[in-house]
Amino acid sequence: MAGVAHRLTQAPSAPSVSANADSNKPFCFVADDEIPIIDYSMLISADHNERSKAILDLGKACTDYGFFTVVNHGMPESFIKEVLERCSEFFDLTEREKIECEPKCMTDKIRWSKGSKPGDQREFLKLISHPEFHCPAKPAAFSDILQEYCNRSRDVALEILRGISKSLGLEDCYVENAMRLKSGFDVSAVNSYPPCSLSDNPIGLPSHSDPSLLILLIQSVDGGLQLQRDGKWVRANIAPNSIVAHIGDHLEILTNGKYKSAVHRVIGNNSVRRIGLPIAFGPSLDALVSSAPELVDQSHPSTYPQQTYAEYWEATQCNMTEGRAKLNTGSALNTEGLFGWGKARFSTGSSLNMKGIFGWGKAEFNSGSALNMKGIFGWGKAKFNSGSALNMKGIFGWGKAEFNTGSALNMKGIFEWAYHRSKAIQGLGKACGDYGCFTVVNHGLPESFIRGVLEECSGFFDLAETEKTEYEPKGPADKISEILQEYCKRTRAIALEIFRGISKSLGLEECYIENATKLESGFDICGVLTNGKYKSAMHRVIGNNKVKRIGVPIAFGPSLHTFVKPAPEFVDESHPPA
Ligand SMILES: O=C(O)CCC(=O)C(=O)O
Ligand SMILES: [Fe+2]
Repeated sequence: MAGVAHRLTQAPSAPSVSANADSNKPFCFVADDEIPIIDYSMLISADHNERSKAILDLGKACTDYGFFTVVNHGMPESFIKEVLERCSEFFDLTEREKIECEPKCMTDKIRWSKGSKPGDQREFLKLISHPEFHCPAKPAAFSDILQEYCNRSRDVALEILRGISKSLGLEDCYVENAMRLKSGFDVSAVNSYPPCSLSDNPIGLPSHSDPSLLILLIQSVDGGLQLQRDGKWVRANIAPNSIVAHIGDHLEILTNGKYKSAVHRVIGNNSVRRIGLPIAFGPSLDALVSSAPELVDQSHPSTYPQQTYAEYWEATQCNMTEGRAKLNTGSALNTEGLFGWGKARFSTGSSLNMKGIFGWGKAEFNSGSALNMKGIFGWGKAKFNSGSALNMKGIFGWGKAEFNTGSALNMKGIFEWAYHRSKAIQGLGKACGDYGCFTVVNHGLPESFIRGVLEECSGFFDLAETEKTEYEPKGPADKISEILQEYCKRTRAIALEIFRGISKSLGLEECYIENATKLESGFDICGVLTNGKYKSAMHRVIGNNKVKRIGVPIAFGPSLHTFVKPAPEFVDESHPPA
């Protein structure tokens, strides 16, 4: 037994990386990395040395991976197999029988549904399994065995959380007591993935992290589940009779980010139905979740919200709590969706040029020129001097601004508060720090509206030259069409939210940028204001030889009367104002 857990102490070999089916997306690599193994029998061993060793391994798995497999958990293989078979039989019921389990009101504790979001190919049953166990009465043998499994895996989860408490240098029962796990709110999901044609769409469940503290998962066929580590997907190929464990959002909050919530997804398989049975073990609904004071200090301030678990469910509108909102899934709020993989978001390989496009007049762009003010305020044909040497990025080659090269900001996260907001802000800070650009999704502007704006803009260029000259700089602003005005107004609101997020990501007051720059009109604030911490993004546009392309960038700048200088908070001896 000792041998298995011992493997954890050996650094896993460098993952072998291969492009997979969705190699066109960021984080597209799937690594055959080794998943840490925790030997449960050692974790509960009466032998002090064995237990200490297991706790060390557990801490390392949580720090380095956020997930691990659990072996020797005491549940016989035949029992687990039977649980999964009974689960599978539920999906063999007639449609009419299953419809009885469809949620009829907000408070239903049993919810059968089919995935409705893009990429969610599941048919699933969600149950509140603790403090009270809920389950459909059919098929006959289903409820009893599932309850037995929930009880036994709850014992395993509690022991793991005790080990996790110890691994953090806290009392054995720290998590248990702080999160009031006696009345912990557990949600079990019975997921059925149909066989799928991999060439069509291999995603069975898009990437997401789960709420709760800890998730334990068993599955009927190996393969399918992938967990993310260091920007790579790791296939959860696990030995029979082992349980996959991963960290949930609320353990990340409790540990002040020391242990990170695991992002994961499911890839379909093309031969058989796969049953996945994750149980998400959560705090009690009335437990106040915040970072443990023991894990917060000056160099590790907490950036996480403080709220009760019930408030969390309310804020995220995932139901299953008393009388609130709709059940989303016990999971599937795409928080890390902020960072580039996952569904939707990117329009095609377009690129945008903010510096060149603002106005009439001949804006000639010299290579590498910084700000050509004439170009900015005048209209005209922005002549690009040969793709030449704009800046250092040119040296490394331009990354085509297919918007999936950078990262994506999920505005939903920004508009939310608490956990998802703080995650979104962290993501925004990372996007600004690492890329200087990002795409914004879920901004609330309907696609049809944006199309209307672009059509309107496109129509402008079809006007006769004489008509267009009316719009030269002296031209009145009220010539701007209504739809464009509306667009400007609405994107301004989005931009302000983003500035608020950026201020927060820099550890400043939410309204810092807004106040310091009297946000009205102008250009290029971030690069200056943050003293180069966030860099202004160099960009350019490459023509295409088929159709006219309309780009509508809006540059939200400081008031013209503002003196823009690096925020004093970012200036010190080693960072003098640039
Ligand atoms: O079915 C699986 O393997 C995982 C499902 C999952 O991640 C979820 O339901 O949150
Ligand atoms: Fe999940």
